[in-house]
Amino acid sequence: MRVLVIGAGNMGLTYAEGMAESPLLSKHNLRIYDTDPKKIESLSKDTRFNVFDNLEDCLPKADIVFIAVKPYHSDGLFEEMKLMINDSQIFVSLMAGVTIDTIQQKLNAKKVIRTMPNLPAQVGKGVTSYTESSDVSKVEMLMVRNLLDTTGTSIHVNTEKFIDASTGISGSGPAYVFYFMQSMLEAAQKMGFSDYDSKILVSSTFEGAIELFNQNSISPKSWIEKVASKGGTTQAAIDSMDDNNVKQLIQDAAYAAFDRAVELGKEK
Ligand SMILES: NC(=O)C1=CN([C@@H]2O[C@H](COP(=O)(O)OP(=O)(O)OC[C@H]3O[C@@H](n4cnc5c(N)ncnc54)[C@H](OP(=O)(O)O)[C@@H]3O)[C@@H](O)[C@H]2O)C=CC1
Ligand SMILES: O=C(O)[C@@H]1CCC=N1
Repeated sequence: MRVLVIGAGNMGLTYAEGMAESPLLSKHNLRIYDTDPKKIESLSKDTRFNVFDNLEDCLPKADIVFIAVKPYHSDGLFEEMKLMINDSQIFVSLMAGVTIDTIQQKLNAKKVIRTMPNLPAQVGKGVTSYTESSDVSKVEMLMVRNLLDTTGTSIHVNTEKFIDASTGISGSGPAYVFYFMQSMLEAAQKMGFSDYDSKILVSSTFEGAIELFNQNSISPKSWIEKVASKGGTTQAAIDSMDDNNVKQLIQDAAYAAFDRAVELGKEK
């Protein structure tokens, strides 16, 4: 099984690294291609994969091709790829919004798997949702799932609506968490803590809360009740958030990302 990753950026490189560390592929069978000469130069020193700056040398013989360029680069890329591909190749898109139908038409490809990964894949804690075109067999799905799982965990969804929806929850989601973290860091700094202490206070709080959540089957709502004493400090904070409609605003933000994913698909 020969795998090619197109686009050595945040997601493409992360996936290449995840696959390189798994026993599924040898260096010989893992290729990465990018158009940025600086990336090519720095990656060439990496012993984990074969690096290419030319599609002709790596695309025709690949069995599975991960596409990890920005959605607005996909048209140009598909145009270039079109003449070098064949019907047995499987194309795994990591791109937000770009639909299976668009990929099949513009690339003239049959077997397409559309995914939505997320950035914690960089530390083996990613979650990737995926769905496929009817031409992809069960065995092929399993093969690709094993590759996706080298970066964390994956969930299969039956329709592309859920790929767009997971873009709003898990794909963009790490940024919402970082937004919350940044807000708390700034509050700690305003209160007079040093940058170092602010970071420890905030990161330990996030890590501890996630650990509690993961180790127990209690909802976040119930955990809030365990932290908040009647008439106490936490209740003052939660009341302030409720008064400002923060829960609704977060849900609106997730829907904005979901809607934007759908919109990106229509722009193609
Ligand atoms: N970042 C994230 O958290 C997530 C991203 N995604 C999706 O992953 C995809 C990639 O995003 P991300 O990794 O952040 O983007 P990056 O810009 O970090 O990486 C894309 C890479 O592809 C290169 N590139 C551009 N055009 C071509 C081409 N024609 N052939 C080969 N390489 C090319 C870019 O070079 P150059 O810099 O010179 O343009 C860049 O190195 C996007 O479609 C995004 O929707 C999905 C989920 C999460
Ligand atoms: O912001 C984006 O469009 C991509 C998709 C999900 C995360 N990053």
